[in-house]
Amino acid sequence: MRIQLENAGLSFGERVALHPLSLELTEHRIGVIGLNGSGKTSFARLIAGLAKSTSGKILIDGLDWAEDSDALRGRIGFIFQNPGHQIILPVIEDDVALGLKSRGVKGPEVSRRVGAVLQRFGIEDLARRRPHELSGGQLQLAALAAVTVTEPDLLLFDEPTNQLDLRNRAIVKDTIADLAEQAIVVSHDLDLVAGFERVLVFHEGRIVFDGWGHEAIRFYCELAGC
Ligand SMILES: Nc1ncnc2c1ncn2[C@@H]1O[C@H](COP(=O)(O)OP(=O)(O)OP(=O)(O)O)[C@@H](O)[C@H]1O
Repeated sequence: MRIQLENAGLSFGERVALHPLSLELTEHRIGVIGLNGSGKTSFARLIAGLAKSTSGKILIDGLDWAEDSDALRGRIGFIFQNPGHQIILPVIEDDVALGLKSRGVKGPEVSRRVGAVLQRFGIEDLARRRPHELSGGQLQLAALAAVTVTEPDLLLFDEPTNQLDLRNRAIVKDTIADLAEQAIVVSHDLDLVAGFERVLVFHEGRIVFDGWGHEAIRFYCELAGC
């Protein structure tokens, strides 16, 4: 998808979360890094239509979030920082089915697509489990299944490896690397975005570097002292 920000910014009263910025994103893997409070989540939420820009506009494939939200909503999926909060039904496969049912998909087609997406992420054995019985990594994959089952074109991840151990981090990292969908990944886990085609470094509500993953990390490390 072609994501265009035209002077788009986000403020909460006097507090500026994101200074107005203009840029175009078309890459398959886009990373977003920066210190706490630098505006990363605000940026991701604007693109996903979860927050309304307080200046300028945001166009996705030429459609303006302010005017064409109905057409855009189903095309973009957001995987939240705490996936446990995203899974609302008590059984995983029911939760994954929810998005399909709300779009009018019925009966055997729901079961087929739920089965396929659980298999896609290697969690078919978790179908009847409850969210509180899953590890952080399994929860992340279940949330990803629930979001991708409706086949969005763009996925936004907000700190997908936060609080995961090394093994689960590797699983989530490999899963994101293999996704056919375009993805924007907000992360403090620099290793996760190191190989990305494009990484944006945020600082105090502005993009201060925009380039290849490794270059962006080098820049960020000088800025943040890692
Ligand atoms: N709902 C809100 N009301 C007021 N201020 C907000 C709100 N959401 C975010 N902010 C402020 O906007 C700024 C950017 O926040 P944002 O969550 O985008 O940063 P971030 O880079 O994602 O941070 P973190 O790495 O800690 O998640 C911060 O100063 C934050 O306090």
